[in-house]
Amino acid sequence: MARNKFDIDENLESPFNIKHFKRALVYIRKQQKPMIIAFLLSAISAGVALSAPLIIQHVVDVTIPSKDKSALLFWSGMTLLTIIVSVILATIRSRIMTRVGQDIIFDIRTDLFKHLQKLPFQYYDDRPQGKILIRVVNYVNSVSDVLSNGIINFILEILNLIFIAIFMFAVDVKLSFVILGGLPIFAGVILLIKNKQRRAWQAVSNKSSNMNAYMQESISGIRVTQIFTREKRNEGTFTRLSTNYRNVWMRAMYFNFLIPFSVDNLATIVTTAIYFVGLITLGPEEITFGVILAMSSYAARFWQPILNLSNLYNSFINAVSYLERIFETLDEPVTVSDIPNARTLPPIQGRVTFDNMTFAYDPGHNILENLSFDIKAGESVALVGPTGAGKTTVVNLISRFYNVSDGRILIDGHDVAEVKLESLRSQMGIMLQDSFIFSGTIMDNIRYGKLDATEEEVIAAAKTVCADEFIREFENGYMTEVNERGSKLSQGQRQLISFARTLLANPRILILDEATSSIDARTERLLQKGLNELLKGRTSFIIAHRLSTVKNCDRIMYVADKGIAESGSHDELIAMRGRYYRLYTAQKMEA
Ligand SMILES: Nc1ncnc2c1ncn2[C@@H]1O[C@H](COP(=O)(O)OP(=O)(O)OP(=O)(O)O)[C@@H](O)[C@H]1O
Repeated sequence: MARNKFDIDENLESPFNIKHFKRALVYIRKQQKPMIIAFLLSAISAGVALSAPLIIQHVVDVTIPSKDKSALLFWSGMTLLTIIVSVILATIRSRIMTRVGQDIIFDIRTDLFKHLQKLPFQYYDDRPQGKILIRVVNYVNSVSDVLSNGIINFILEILNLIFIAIFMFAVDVKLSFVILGGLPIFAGVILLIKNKQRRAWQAVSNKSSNMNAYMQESISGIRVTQIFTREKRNEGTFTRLSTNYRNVWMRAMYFNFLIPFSVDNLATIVTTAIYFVGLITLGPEEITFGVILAMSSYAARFWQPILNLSNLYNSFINAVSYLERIFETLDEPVTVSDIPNARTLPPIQGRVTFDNMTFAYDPGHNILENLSFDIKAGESVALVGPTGAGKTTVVNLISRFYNVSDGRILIDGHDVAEVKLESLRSQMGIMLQDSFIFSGTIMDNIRYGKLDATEEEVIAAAKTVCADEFIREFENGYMTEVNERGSKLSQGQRQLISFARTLLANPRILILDEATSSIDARTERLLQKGLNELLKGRTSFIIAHRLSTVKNCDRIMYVADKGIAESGSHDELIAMRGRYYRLYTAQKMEA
């Protein structure tokens, strides 16, 4: 699929519309109280600050001509007081808003994380991890300021504008219209660049996402890179992605600069126009020098909020391109979820039935077709066959990691599509090919699926899979810290730890996908003994390429040609002299 690549831009599946912003309001609404307080503080602070030009006008026109020193001192003190009050209020407001901003992104990030936890395997199959990560981390951070301070500032600036307009019209109507004259030109500039600017910011989010995806992929694959000495070539790829990002960023910033640049110039033109109009009409009755001074101060003050609004507009356009991605992720359908009124799967015996089941990862390309088999509770089944035949797919479907395209999969007669996922998966012990190790202690890792397991239970599980011995050899034994992916451990050690983790849950159905492929022959033999004991009474599906490890299974199914090509016990399949026989004898000769 196209998006499953670092250098392919993600198309937006749902283009931005105002509904997205309304959804953002859901998060903002939760912060209503502190936001209203912050808003009131700002309004008072702005109102106080606005009285300064009036004081100036009074001082120039009345106090200075009357040479009243004590009045002059009083008004100077008042001006200082307005500054102090504004600063105090602004400081309290900024503290409140920092908190609000963080609370908003906390909520969005939590929702994203919760949703990502529920998204099915298919979602992760289809896109690079870097593109997912950047949404949760960078994009969410980028929208925090707009959704908190941005909203308040927007309202405040509008109010500020109204206040200034009222003050300004109270002082002089004619000059006020001169100040307002620049507005239509400004609106024209915005209209002209609006769409281009939005597209430019979408390109920025795309290119940063691509760069992030490649960075993530490169870090994960660093060992292979160094083995194949691909460093130079990878640098080239990264430089290309980084250059693309820089270029689109420059273009987006060009539009961003354009707006404040227009505002700045318009403000200068308007101020000059005030002097010009004032000069023509200046007269003792018409306009006093104090009025001109106050009006030019208002002109600067009037255009300042417009400049601020234009900066807010820039941030808004920028944030919209991130919000689109965030909500797109939140809207990603959880295609594998409980159906309405799903039943809880009762404690199972372990019978597994595939009833004419067909499955495709991508519609139209069936991996398995009309598959039917019935496994009795307690039976051990081996799935063998060529690479890519569909063995892992079969076991992934039992736990409903994907939805079947047609037919049914039943456990003890219950359709897996109709029972609660948690009740289904919690009764399975699944060990995937990727023995993922989480950061934490070995004890934490074994206990991962059963948090209430006692230390004794953890140790017993480790003993069963012959992991106890090597774990105790570490200085801190079970409390040894391992890092993410378990890079301090050997591949075989990782497998044994994840094996113990699977067993700890004491599942009725056990699925082992290449569980012992990296374990040495001696440990495997020991493990096999423990395992045979453990498998008794449980249904188990074991995928293995080394046939010697599965020949004792009750049933061996040879997966090929979109189905089960051969099925029977080892002896039966050998007697058939078919594909299993050929594979087995070939492996025996190699050994
Ligand atoms: N997430 C996926 N999206 C699309 N196709 C997939 C996906 N996973 C597997 N396939 C395809 O489905 C087929 C069966 O894959 P599967 O992993 O089940 O094979 P397997 O028999 O377990 O192989 P192996 O022995 O190599 O583990 C393969 O052709 C593979 O390319």
